[in-house]
Amino acid sequence: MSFGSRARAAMAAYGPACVGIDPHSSLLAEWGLPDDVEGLDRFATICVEAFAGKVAFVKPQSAFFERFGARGVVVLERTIQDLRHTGSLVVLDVKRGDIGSTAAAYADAYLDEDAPMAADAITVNPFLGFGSLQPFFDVAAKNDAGVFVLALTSNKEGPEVQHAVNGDRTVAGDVLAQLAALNADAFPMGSFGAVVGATIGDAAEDLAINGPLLVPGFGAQGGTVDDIRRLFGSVIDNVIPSTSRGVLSAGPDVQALRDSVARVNAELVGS
Ligand SMILES: O=c1ccn([C@@H]2O[C@H](COP(=O)(O)O)[C@@H](O)[C@H]2O)c(=O)[nH]1
Repeated sequence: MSFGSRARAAMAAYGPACVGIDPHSSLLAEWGLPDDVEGLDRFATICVEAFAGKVAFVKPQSAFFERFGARGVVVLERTIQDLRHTGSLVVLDVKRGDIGSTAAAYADAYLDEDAPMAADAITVNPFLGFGSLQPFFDVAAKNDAGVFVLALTSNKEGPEVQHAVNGDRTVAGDVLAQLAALNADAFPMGSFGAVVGATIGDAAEDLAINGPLLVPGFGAQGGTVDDIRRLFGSVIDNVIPSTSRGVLSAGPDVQALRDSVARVNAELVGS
């Protein structure tokens, strides 16, 4: 089944929320864990216990594992494997992008089902040109995986690039239009999504890409349910609000983490 179909089913089963696994050093300290690879390993194990098969999407942030070097990447690989095929879909936040031939290698690393670090979907960066992402779309399509392309990011610096005008569209508008074209005939929705922050103020872009919209910036960065309702209007059914610190600060108790996600989903569905 395509990633778009699996995402739609997971959202119906668990609610739309995505929980990020971001083992910040400050969170390791709050959880009473050392800021080393053993602490990372324990943090990730608790997250798997709390979220696997309980939420629609789990989004490990690769950077927080990479900072511990090869041993951190081993923990990331195991975390992905432990989360896969539990009902929760794994969105690996790695924001990759490169010239086509190298992009193909990244795509094989993260989207080929037989690769050790295969995820259900990854985030990618279109800064080398949307066409350079084609290997990600090809490998994803072959493996029923998904790709989320940065379009309107949640950080305050994003607009200097994303709002720049290129021909008759902004850079972000062009990314969104190209995603809409890729997803044109898909049902119930396509597998190629956009990252659109909950903190962007006004979208002023057509977000109807017939694909999933991954929405970080919700929670710790200040984005609210009201922001999501205002920004996404008629495409709200495709929105996957993503929060990391907003939920993780409830840890390390497994039930408290689950209760925290349940509150997020209840708030979102109530909207
Ligand atoms: O535009 C973007 C794209 C990705 N992110 C990532 O999401 C989480 C946000 O964590 P919070 O603790 O909920 O703030 C983090 O991994 C970012 O790298 C984003 O924030 N904005």
